[in-house]
Amino acid sequence: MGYTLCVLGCGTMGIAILSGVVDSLEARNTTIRPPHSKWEVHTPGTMTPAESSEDDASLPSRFIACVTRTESAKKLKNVFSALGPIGTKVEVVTGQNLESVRQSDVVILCCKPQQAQSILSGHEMQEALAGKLLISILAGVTIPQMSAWVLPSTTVIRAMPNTPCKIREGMTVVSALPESSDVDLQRSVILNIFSSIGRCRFLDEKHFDACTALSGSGPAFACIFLEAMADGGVMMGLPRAEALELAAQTLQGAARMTLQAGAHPAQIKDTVTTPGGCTIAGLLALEDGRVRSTIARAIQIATERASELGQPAKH
Ligand SMILES: NC(=O)C1=CN([C@@H]2O[C@H](COP(=O)(O)OP(=O)(O)OC[C@H]3O[C@@H](n4cnc5c(N)ncnc54)[C@H](OP(=O)(O)O)[C@@H]3O)[C@@H](O)[C@H]2O)C=CC1
Ligand SMILES: O=C(O)[C@@H]1CCC=N1
Repeated sequence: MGYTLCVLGCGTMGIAILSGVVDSLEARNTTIRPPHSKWEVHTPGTMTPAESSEDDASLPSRFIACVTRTESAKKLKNVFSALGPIGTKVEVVTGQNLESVRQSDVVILCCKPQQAQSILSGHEMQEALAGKLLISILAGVTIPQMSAWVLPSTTVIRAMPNTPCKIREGMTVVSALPESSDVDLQRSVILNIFSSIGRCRFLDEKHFDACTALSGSGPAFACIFLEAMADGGVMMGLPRAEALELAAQTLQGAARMTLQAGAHPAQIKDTVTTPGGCTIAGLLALEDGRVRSTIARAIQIATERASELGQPAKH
């Protein structure tokens, strides 16, 4: 029998994660996957999925999404219902955090960083979370902070996913699991959630601010580049839709050459760059604009900002 998964604060990221998980379970129920399917290749060395979501204790079989506003709840019901039969069963609730956590085995905390303490630290909520797995995706809020707000029997870990989880192309970094008798099941639960919606890897919590900037914020940075490439095409007369398609597929192709074929970015660049040709002309224009240091500094500054989120304001 599967477990009950609660998304506490189901906004942009809660929807992305839950949509991806529900979508993967819908696909699992309707597809007989061949050996070495895309799903397994996608997350090398992580796990082998079980055959049925109903009889695997590491797979969710009931879903609760918590929000505060009725407009949000209405929107969520439409979003999840559109995913199929499993999506229609997602229970969307407003103002029922405590009851929802009581009924759940695993809780993914997806509220704003500054809301975490008030949501977690009430006495009844502490009791409701006792003995459960709490996965926080909050930027900047540390495990020691959250551990102080819950009882010692609650296992607190951090995950840093990104919005492409919604289409199961996410990148999620998960902090190390503390040793316990439940560690194997907890590891399976975590991998089942996050490797079903993209890539997933474990990294020490000390790297989380950098991961927040690089892969958490990364889709926004990548889309600036994507939009700018398309704009260049439009400037040179391409229709907008085709310019965007060319730019997006080109970025995806280059990224997949690195992820799937193991090509180094410099090698890909050199292969494209015909001596005396147009690519080197464009590359020099980029270098004149200090594009590399600008992008790298954006990650540095976003990392520094991530470290401030969820922390008491400095005066
Ligand atoms: N956006 C991103 O790309 C990423 C965000 N993150 C992290 O994810 C977290 C959420 O970000 P994001 O999804 O963008 O934020 P959103 O504002 O979209 O979502 C926050 C959600 O929390 C709900 N909420 C607010 N107060 C409560 C409460 N007291 N009890 C229960 N639910 C509540 C809101 O409900 P309602 O709509 O009803 O107000 C809303 O659904 C942040 O901590 C962020 O650092 C991490 C990785 C990527
Ligand atoms: O901008 C933010 O603070 C969040 C964290 C990573 C992506 N969005």
